[in-house]
Amino acid sequence: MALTSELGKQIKLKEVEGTLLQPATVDNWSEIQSFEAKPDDLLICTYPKAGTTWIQEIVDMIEQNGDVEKCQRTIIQHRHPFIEWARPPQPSGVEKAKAMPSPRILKTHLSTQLLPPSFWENNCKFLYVARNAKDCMVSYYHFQRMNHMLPDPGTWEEYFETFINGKVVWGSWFDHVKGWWEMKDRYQILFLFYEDIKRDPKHEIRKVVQFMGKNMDETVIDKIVQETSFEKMKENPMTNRSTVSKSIMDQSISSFMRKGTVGDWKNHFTVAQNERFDEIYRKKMEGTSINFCMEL
Ligand SMILES: Nc1ncnc2c1ncn2[C@@H]1O[C@H](COP(=O)(O)OS(=O)(=O)O)[C@@H](OP(=O)(O)O)[C@H]1O
Repeated sequence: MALTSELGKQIKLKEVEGTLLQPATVDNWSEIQSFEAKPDDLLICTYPKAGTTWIQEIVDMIEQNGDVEKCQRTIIQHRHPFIEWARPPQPSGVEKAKAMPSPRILKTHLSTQLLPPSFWENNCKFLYVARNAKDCMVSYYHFQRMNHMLPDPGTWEEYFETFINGKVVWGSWFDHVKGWWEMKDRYQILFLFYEDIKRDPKHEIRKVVQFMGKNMDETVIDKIVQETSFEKMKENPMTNRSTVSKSIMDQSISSFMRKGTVGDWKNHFTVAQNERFDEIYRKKMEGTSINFCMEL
């Protein structure tokens, strides 16, 4: 599938089992699939734009016992190896993970079907964050506008179709969320919602602390709540992607830390799109018990 980016560059996505992925990821697929997970790995799993960077910063703050300076050691993209990431000649996500001492904290956007099997075989811990589909769509649309490594999203109307048909990198939101939701009682999965973290960060951060097997003073948890707020992370060069070259992410088009709210979809969806989306959602999510909060 070839699409043209805003720079006029051809972005040729490739597919694995019907899921669109970045070409370098697909070219590296056998290395990714044979990745050897270890029983003490913690894998952060998300659909793109669901709050990956946010949960990464929360997890790192917990791991560093609330020490802000330690969390400033490097940009967030370098702290947790991104399993399926590849951009030769730079070391791949798999290579970075292999070089990391245990216990490792890793990251993926892969669906349950595409995850390297050794994660299941080793009964690793998974931390999944889900965000409601409408806000994910809006966030992904603006991200594709500014990210020159991804196809140009076209108009909002065009992107609406692309997204509901799952023709975006990492595939269908519906399949991703359903897949991980169905796995949650069979494996060690802490399943969190972006909207819950937004509403009551302290409550959700406590769950993560417990899941990671840590003990933490209330004052440290309070500090983590403050340091991982949208406002702080938007100003933090270690989390806001300001170090990424403009030729890759042009933040004059749209910020990486864009709005960080629940319900921005209302500023984008027309009444007709909303009705159509709700109908599609009902069909695609039929039989699942998952429930999303759409506004706070
Ligand atoms: N601290 C905090 N609080 C609330 N919201 C936050 C926070 N950090 C990141 N964000 C918002 O998350 C969106 C980016 O998602 P991801 O980090 O998953 O993006 S990526 O897939 O890794 O590219 C993107 O959402 P939108 O603002 O709706 O576009 C970010 O603004």
